[in-house]
Amino acid sequence: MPETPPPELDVPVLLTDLGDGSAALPRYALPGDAGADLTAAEDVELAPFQRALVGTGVAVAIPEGYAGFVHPRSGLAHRLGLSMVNAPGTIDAGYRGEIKVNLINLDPTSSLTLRRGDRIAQLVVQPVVRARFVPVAELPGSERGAGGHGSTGGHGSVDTLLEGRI
Ligand SMILES: O=c1ccn([C@H]2C[C@H](O)[C@@H](COP(=O)(O)OP(=O)(O)OP(=O)(O)O)O2)c(=O)[nH]1
Ligand SMILES: [Mg+2]
Repeated sequence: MPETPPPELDVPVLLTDLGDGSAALPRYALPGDAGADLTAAEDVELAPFQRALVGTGVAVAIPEGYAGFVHPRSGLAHRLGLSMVNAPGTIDAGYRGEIKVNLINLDPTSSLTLRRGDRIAQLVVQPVVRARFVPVAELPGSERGAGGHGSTGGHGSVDTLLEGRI
């Protein structure tokens, strides 16, 4: 099969934090990665369950028809319990401010320290459609209907756990 090159999109980036040169362009660590890593523009120490809004030193102009989504990094989540309060964070096409990451230390006992320049989150750029929300008297039917919140059943051991409780 002929190889089709993956689609690419130019996204203008302004480095807002030029303090000691540690602000970095968002960077894909490997070919095929969906998320481009964002770095911390400042040192931050987080006690257990503490959160902080951390600058990345970058501002972007995402083209109309796309949006950026800031996701946590799984390695830091696994090793330190680091996550984001509002994962994924939405970066609107019109936003020109610095991308900030609302980090939280979910480890119940250990504090963690992040240094300026550490890769703290990743930015996924995706196409988005802008919906026209059209009021109607009745919605078109579907196989799922109004069923949700476990309506398809089969939660394995959780079902056993819940037996007799509800
Ligand atoms: O993790 C995030 C999430 C958002 N933003 C910036 C970009 C985004 O375009 C703007 C607004 O985000 P959002 O719409 O999620 O927040 P809001 O609480 O609805 O604020 P607003 O009233 O400004 O829309 O804040 C970040 O820098 N980091
Ligand atoms: Mg908003």
